[in-house]
Amino acid sequence: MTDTIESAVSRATLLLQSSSDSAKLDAQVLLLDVLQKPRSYLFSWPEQKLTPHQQQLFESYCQRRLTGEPVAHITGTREFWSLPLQVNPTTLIPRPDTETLVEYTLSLPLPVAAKVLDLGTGTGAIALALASEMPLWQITGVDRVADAVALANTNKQRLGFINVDFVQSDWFSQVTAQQFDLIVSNPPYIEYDDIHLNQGDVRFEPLSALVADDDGMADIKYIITQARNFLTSNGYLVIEHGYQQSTKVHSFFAQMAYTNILTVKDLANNDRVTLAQWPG
Ligand SMILES: C[S@@+](CC[C@H](N)C(=O)[O-])C[C@H]1O[C@@H](n2cnc3c(N)ncnc32)[C@H](O)[C@@H]1O
Repeated sequence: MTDTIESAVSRATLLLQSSSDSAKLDAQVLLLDVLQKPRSYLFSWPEQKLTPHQQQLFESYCQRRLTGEPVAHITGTREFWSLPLQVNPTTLIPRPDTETLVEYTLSLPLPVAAKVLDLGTGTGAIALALASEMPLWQITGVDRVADAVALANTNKQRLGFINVDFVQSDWFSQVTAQQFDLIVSNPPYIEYDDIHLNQGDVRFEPLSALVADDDGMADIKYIITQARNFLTSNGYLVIEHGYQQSTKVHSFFAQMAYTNILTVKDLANNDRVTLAQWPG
């Protein structure tokens, strides 16, 4: 006997409640991945029976979720800026918070054919979101992790964007162009001893994507310092950071002689992104 769609979701929700605070949503997303159907299918066909194969696959997905494995790692996908991105354990699962950076960046007065650099591109989330909105921008995304660069390239190819390139690079080390109108980054910014590293999805993400020395500020400071050599006159540097880091990021931008420094809040009203212009 196999479950119906409705009973499968109900049973899995009960099972996952002990390990997830989004048990019902997790169950629905996992089942949709098994069924390979859009979300509306769950509500249109609640009485449809799972095949034995679907039942077995769904149960194995739920067991993995019970151990805390992120839903995005189980399904291998996560939506960002309405783009379906492939994800894997080599880099960060794109977060909704990062859409704040994308949204604000798109409101900046930049050239029609702006040259753009995304530092620490991971899945390519930011670079690909910008590419989807600005087909004339020339975007380069870099990451130190070769597997992340391969993943970003896979996402680029699946989405069919031609105005983005991905390069393996330790921050600026392999960046050949000198002049960017815009540099964006969501770098690692968590402190090594942050208790949140032992909770939720981050337990399954690589430390190389998450943590930085100097109370989480080391990479941010390096990028702010070096970006001065790569920005056009009045070019923008836009950085995502922790909600308690805006004062430190703001004062480091000022120390490095940037102008028009501004912090932007995310949807939860937390300081999330700070940007500034390099006067050149
Ligand atoms: C917080 S994740 C952000 C990923 C993606 N941009 C996003 O917003 O979802 C940080 C990324 O920076 C990369 N990274 C860490 N150190 C780096 C370095 N020295 N040079 C280049 N990339 C680096 C990590 O591999 C990781 O993919």
